[in-house]
Amino acid sequence: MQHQDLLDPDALRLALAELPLWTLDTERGTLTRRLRFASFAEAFGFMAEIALHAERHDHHPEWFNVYNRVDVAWTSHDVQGVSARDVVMARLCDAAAARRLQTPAP
Ligand SMILES: C[C@H](O)[C@H](O)[C@H]1CNC2=NC(N)=NC(=O)C2=N1
Repeated sequence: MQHQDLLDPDALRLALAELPLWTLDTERGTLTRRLRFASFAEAFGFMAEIALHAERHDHHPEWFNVYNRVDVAWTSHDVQGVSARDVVMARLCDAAAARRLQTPAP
């Protein structure tokens, strides 16, 4: 299986089990997570860090930010769904978020 291929149902199940803070949006074909940070500065710092990862991996987030909240969605446009690349990026998000001050998820 190529890195950019659509994950098959079993691979997707395994990936989701390993990413408990992420949900599969079947309509959008995305892995999504809602984050809430301690401040706008923390949220924007997270986004800046992920932006650099996105450039390095040539894989970019769909996201929405208001103040301390960041909704992140990962999808692979060429296969119109979730690939291993999205799982890699979700893991990087988890690591970056874990290093930053957060408030409990809404
Ligand atoms: C041409 C370029 O490689 C593509 O447009 C890349 C860029 N960033 C991307 N980001 C995401 N999330 N999915 C993609 O399929 C994608 N494709």
